[in-house]
Amino acid sequence: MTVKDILAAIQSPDSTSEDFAALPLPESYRAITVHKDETEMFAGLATRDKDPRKSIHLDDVPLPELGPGEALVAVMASSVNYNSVWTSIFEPLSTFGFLERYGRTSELAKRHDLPYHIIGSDLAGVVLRTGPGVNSWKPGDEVVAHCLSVELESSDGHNDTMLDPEQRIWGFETNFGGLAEIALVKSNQLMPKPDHLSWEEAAAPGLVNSTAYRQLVSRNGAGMKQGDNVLIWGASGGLGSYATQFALAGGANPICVVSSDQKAEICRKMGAEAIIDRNAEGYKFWKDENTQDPKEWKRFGKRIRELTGGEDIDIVFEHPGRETFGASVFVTRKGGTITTCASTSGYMHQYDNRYLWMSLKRIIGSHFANYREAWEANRLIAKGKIHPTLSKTYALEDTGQAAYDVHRNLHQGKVGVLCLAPEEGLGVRDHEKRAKHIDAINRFRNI
Ligand SMILES: C/C=C/C(=O)SCCNC(=O)CCNC(=O)[C@H](O)C(C)(C)COP(=O)(O)OP(=O)(O)OC[C@H]1O[C@@H](n2cnc3c(N)ncnc32)[C@H](O)[C@@H]1OP(=O)(O)O
Ligand SMILES: NC(=O)C1=CN([C@@H]2O[C@H](COP(=O)(O)OP(=O)(O)OC[C@H]3O[C@@H](n4cnc5c(N)ncnc54)[C@H](OP(=O)(O)O)[C@@H]3O)[C@@H](O)[C@H]2O)C=CC1
Repeated sequence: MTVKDILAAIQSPDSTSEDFAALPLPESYRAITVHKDETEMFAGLATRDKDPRKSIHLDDVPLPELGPGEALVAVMASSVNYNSVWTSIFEPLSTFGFLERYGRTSELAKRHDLPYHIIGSDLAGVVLRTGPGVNSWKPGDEVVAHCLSVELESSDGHNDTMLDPEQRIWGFETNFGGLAEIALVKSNQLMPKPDHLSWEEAAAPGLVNSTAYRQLVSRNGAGMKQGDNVLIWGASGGLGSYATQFALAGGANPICVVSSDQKAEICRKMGAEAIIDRNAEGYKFWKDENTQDPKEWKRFGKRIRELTGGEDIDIVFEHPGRETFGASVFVTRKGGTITTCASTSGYMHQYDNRYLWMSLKRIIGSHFANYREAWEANRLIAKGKIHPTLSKTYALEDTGQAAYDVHRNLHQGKVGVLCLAPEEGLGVRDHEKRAKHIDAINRFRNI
């Protein structure tokens, strides 16, 4: 039995759940990995010069044992997230430390502590097997998976599963991720695949869409409301392309920051009107490595006021981190919110705290999303209210190049990866719904 037989079953319109359940599973499958014995390969290099194409491998790996509450999924397509860039450059830490720590927690978790790490935190595919205790999903179900892995043995996570002490990001802090032909997930990561999308379109939003939903819309994040001025950094990037859509769909007013004409045009096509090209306008928030320039914060704020008719920002959607955080805190209105989920340009932030406390602003830390938030974000995709922002798709063996593009900010929106899917465009079930949204679905394609 090989993965080819699995693909044939997925492509056959006559396959039943029983057929999938009866399919023998292969002993091994192809997966994108990083190797434990290479974690020092970039020592001494600047972050920018660490090249994912050198550390990312395509290996044959053995199929992991299936445990209680888990599912094995045939992955048709996945996507590249920035967390896979971090894994591949071993920053800020090697992810093998996470796998070792997880492996120490239980006999079953030991499976994850291997000399290779199968990465990837998105997938669209078909359930092959479910473990004991799984009743909501069955072989043959077409699914996407969100990337929150929790144990929920402690009381801490029972109001909000992101607060579970054993909360991990699948394919980053756990093994057996989505950039592979088969993935191992907990069954409470599974959600229905939006039926009007192809496999690669369905795999694209997952991680970033859920994160943007919690960070911007959810009461656990900024709780955006109609009319809010929302400053969105990287508005045509992974997170930003969903934050911009949420702002527009929710009646808010996105102020989109991008770094080129091309990206500004994408934001206009999404429906945004207030756009700042940070490159063309040449903001330099730092005079040197240690000193910020408040005059530049002010120039940036003035530009925002020009675009909003004199208003300041209610919510900043932050993720660049060190480079922008001082400016983000400054331009937020009295009582406004800076919500942050990342620090791409550096995690030791510096800002003038007087502007925070004197103007009663709040900084909210946000990380991925709980199952309910991920479900709600996926539901909006399924209803055609929010659309995938897939720009380009790579073959599984070219994942290194795909990660390189994201690391070097050469991409737009999301970059997809075909795993078992032999070509793009497969897996669409509701053609009528798709036809209604086709322009929006293709908005980021081939730019
Ligand atoms: C969905 C996609 C998401 C993304 O893309 S996010 C971007 C990618 N992710 C990242 O860049 C994050 C990577 N992760 C990290 O950098 C690290 O993962 C953290 C900084 C988040 C945590 O670091 P750690 O070393 O794992 O922290 P500790 O083990 O919790 O703490 C170290 C020691 O400090 C002790 N400690 C913790 N809190 C306290 C306290 N409040 N008072 C006293 N001690 C404390 C602990 O117990 C432990 O101690 P002991 O070393 O002895 O085990
Ligand atoms: N905690 C969480 O749950 C999550 C965290 N993340 C993290 O968020 C970050 C962004 O992820 P994602 O959106 O997918 O990545 P992308 O690279 O797809 O998009 C980020 C965009 O941010 C802009 N940007 C990058 N650097 C800077 C800078 N120095 N100053 C201003 N703008 C900048 C760029 O847009 P432009 O050049 O057009 O301005 C870029 O396209 C990553 O660090 C990632 O690890 C992501 C998802 C979930």
